[in-house]
Amino acid sequence: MKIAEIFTSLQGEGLASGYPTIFIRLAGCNLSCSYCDTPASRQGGTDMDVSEVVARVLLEKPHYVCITGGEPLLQKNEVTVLSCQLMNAGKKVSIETNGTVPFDDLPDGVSVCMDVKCPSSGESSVVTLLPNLKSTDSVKFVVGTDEDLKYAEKIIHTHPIHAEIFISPIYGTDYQQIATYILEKNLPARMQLQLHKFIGLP
Ligand SMILES: C[S@@+](CC[C@H](N)C(=O)[O-])C[C@H]1O[C@@H](n2cnc3c(N)ncnc32)[C@H](O)[C@@H]1O
Ligand SMILES: Nc1nc2[nH]cc(C(=O)O)c2c(=O)[nH]1
Ligand code: SF4
Ligand SMILES: [Mg+2]
Repeated sequence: MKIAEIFTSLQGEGLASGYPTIFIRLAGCNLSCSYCDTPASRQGGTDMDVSEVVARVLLEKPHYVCITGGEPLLQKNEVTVLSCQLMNAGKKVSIETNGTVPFDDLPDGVSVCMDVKCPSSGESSVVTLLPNLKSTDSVKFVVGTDEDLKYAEKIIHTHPIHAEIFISPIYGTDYQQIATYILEKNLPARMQLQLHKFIGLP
């Protein structure tokens, strides 16, 4: 596996936000989002066997593990084996993915958080993957402009989504304006902020 970093922090996003979590950040990405806060992980990385990653993770205490990147599903075969071994060891595994790689063949116990890339990212996700999300999964719209909000609203209202919906401001954008939009439109979505960035955690 190409690994960018393995670290422990509080989960800053999504369904397990606030919980101590072990992060496995895989290296390599197929997109180049305008706002990406981890551009260094889009290439390079250190070669590690799955068994080495498991051994490293099991040195840490948290129950939650978040496999992220870069785009982790570019290494889907290894991620599948890794997830199974971590779940067998009693860990709760989630995956952050950019919505360009099918995830319906991942092990059942894994909680998928699928990004839907909005216009200001300069990228796009495969929105036809949305119906494959389960109730234990989540979808995240990272927004920074009115166009992004309008896009998120359109996708939410035109695609069957069985998962929790998060609207996440690009860090440093106008949180009040985004909150006002969600309220005015009464979107069936939870606004989140990247908790770790406000605390100063990785
Ligand atoms: C770094 S990405 C890695 C996983 C996957 N490549 C993806 O984009 O979903 C993890 C999450 O951070 C979000 N993110 C990246 N840069 C951000 C920023 N500047 N502000 C808010 N969220 C950001 C992404 O949209 C994604 O939800
Ligand atoms: N604390 C913390 N929580 C996170 N949740 C998702 C992250 C990511 O980069 O995928 C992330 C991250 O980078 N740090
Ligand atoms: S898909 Fe994720 S890792 Fe890749 S550029 Fe976009 S935010 Fe960054
Ligand atoms: Mg991050």
